[in-house]
Amino acid sequence: MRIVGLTGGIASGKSTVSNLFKTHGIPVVDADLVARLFQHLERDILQPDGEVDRPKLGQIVFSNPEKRQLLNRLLAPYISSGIFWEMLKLWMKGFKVIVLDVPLLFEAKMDKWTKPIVVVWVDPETQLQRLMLRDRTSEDDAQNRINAQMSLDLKRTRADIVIDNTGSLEDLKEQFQNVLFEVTKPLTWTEFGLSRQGAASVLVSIIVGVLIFRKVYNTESL
Ligand SMILES: CC(C)(COP(=O)(O)OP(=O)(O)OC[C@H]1O[C@@H](n2cnc3c(N)ncnc32)[C@H](O)[C@@H]1O)[C@@H](O)C(=O)NCCC(=O)NCCS
Ligand SMILES: Nc1ncnc2c1ncn2[C@@H]1O[C@H](COP(=O)(O)OP(=O)(O)OP(=O)(O)O)[C@@H](O)[C@H]1O
Repeated sequence: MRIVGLTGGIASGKSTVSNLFKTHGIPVVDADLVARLFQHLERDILQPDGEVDRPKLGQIVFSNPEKRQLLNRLLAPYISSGIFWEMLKLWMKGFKVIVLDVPLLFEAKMDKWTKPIVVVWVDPETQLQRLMLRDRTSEDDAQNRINAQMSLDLKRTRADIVIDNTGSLEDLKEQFQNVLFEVTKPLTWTEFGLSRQGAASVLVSIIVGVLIFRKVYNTESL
C-alpha cells in the first residue's frame, strides 16, 4: 500500500487538496477529524451540551506554547492510534493508495511512514489573508496560529512534491493533475508487499510452497 503524506501550514490548502484526492477516488485519513474524536477536556472549555468549545480552546492553545504542548502530548497517542485504525480499515477494503492529511506530519515525526510527501505551500501574506478570511479572526490571532507550526519554507525543503497554492483554484487543479499522476504510478515491490493483495499473494505462495515441499518430502520417504 502506498501511504501518501499530505501536509502544509494552517490554511495553506490541505483540505482543498484532500477534497481533490477524494473526488478522484483516493481515500483520505484526516488527522484533524481523528483528533476531534478524542477530546475529553477541562470543564471550562466545554459548552453546555458537553461539546468542546473549539474556538475558545484554539485561542488558549495557539497563544500559549506550554498549553499547546500539553494538549499535543495528551492527544498524540490517541491521534496516532486513530490514524492507524482508519488506515487498517482502508487496507482491509483493498485500497492501494491512501492519503494521510496530517497538518503536523513533520512536527509529530510521522513523515517517516509516508512516501511521497506532498506539501501544500502558500506565500506567507496569502496564508495570513486566507486564514483571517476563513476563520473570521484578527491578524494577531491568525499570526499566532501560523507561528504555532514549523515554517512552510522549512516544510517545503522536506517535501517530495510541492504544490504552490498561492494562485487561483484553477492553478491548484492544474498542479493537482501532476500530483495525481505521481501518486497513482504503479506500486513499488515494497508498496505491493504492504497492500492487502501483496499480503494475500505472500500467504498463498507460502501455502503452495509448504504443500509442494510436503509432497516432495512424502514421495522421497516412500
Ligand atoms: C486547537 C483546536 C481545538 C482548534 O480547533 P479548530 O476547530 O479551530 O481548528 P481545526 O481542528 O480545524 O484545526 C485547524 C488547523 O489548526 C492547526 N492546528 C491544529 N492543532 C494544532 C496544534 N496542536 N499545533 C499547531 N497547529 C495546529 C492545523 O493546521 C489544523 O489543520 C484543535 O485544532 C485541536 O484540538 N488541536 C489539537 C489536536 C491536534 O494536534 N491536531 C492536529 C493533528 S496533526
Ligand atoms: N487557490 C485558492 N484560491 C483561493 N482560496 C483558496 C485557495 N485554496 C484554498 N483556498 C481557501 O483558503 C482557505 C484555507 O484552505 P483550506 O481550508 O483548504 O486549508 P487547510 O490547509 O486545510 O487549513 P487548516 O490547516 O486550517 O485545516 C479556505 O477558505 C479555502 O477555501
